[in-house]
Amino acid sequence: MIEAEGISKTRGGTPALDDVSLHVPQGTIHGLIGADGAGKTTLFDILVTLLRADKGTAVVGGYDTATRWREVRKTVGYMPAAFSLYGDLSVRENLEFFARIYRQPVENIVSLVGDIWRQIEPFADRPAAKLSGGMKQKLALCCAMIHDPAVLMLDEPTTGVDPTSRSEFWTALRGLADRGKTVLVSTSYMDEAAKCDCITLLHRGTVLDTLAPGQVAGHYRGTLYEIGAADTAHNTRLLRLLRGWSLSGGCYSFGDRIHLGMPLPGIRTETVVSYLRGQGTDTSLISVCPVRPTVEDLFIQLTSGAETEDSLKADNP
Ligand SMILES: Nc1ncnc2c1ncn2[C@@H]1O[C@H](COP(=O)(O)OP(=O)(O)OP(=O)(O)O)[C@@H](O)[C@H]1O
Repeated sequence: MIEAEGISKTRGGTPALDDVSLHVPQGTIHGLIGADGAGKTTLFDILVTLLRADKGTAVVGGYDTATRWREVRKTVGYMPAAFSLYGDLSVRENLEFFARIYRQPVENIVSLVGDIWRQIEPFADRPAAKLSGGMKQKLALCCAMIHDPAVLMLDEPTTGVDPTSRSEFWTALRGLADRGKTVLVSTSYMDEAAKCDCITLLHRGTVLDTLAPGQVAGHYRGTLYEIGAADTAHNTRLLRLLRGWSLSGGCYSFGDRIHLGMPLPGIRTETVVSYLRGQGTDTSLISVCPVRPTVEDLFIQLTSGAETEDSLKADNP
């Protein structure tokens, strides 16, 4: 349903996208995962025909974005990252406005996204600007769906939205995909990556990896260890010691724990414990165990280091 092949785009003199390819089958949710500036918005803008790629081709809903942009625009519902509704119009007036633009009956919304609409209906007469963040995004989703598009593109739709509303929003997306809609959604929340059928990890305009969330462990190089200290005040010292270890493939805070990547094969828990003991750590006060890597761990490994960890909005345990 979405086929992008070798897309490159330079913006402001720097490559915003470099040879990006993407294949999203109908009825699936595909996540674009990346920190700020990764190129997510640029890719959306190309796929919805707001921007032209310098190189590469993109076909959305069977239409080439370069030559069949009118058809692409009818096929796609786009929810941009910036709030795109009219703040001084009420919820109902916003919906009526978008329905008129697309020459659709506003009642469409009940059959298309009835679950979401029922959540915002009690606020139908409230100006959109006075809605909570979550409600604004639900209204934006309704407006993007009013013309019953086959493809839905959502640029960071849940940024700044509370966890309950985020979860409701994702339930609605899954419902749409189950009814055959194709969803491309960007997020920098690592926990949301797990809700996608497939994810593309994007970093500084290049694709690091494309995989199903269940394949993360298989794509992770080596073993990931989680280290917990009885007193988390020791974490800073542990991080310093582990960062200075030549065998370490990178370590970083993960909630109140430390994650340590060991890319070499054959490293055992005892090797890590012995190293820390040799550095003067009372190892009876810490726990070390291998754990399953998350999308965030894979992302950090692929970008090799801690440079991205601050900018990713992880929902750490
Ligand atoms: N209008 C523009 N003019 C010049 N450079 C731009 C413009 N828009 C984006 N860029 C640059 O293109 C690169 C990709 O930006 P883009 O907005 O696509 O990333 P993003 O992943 O969506 O990040 P964010 O969530 O911060 O918008 C960045 O280096 C950004 O500075």
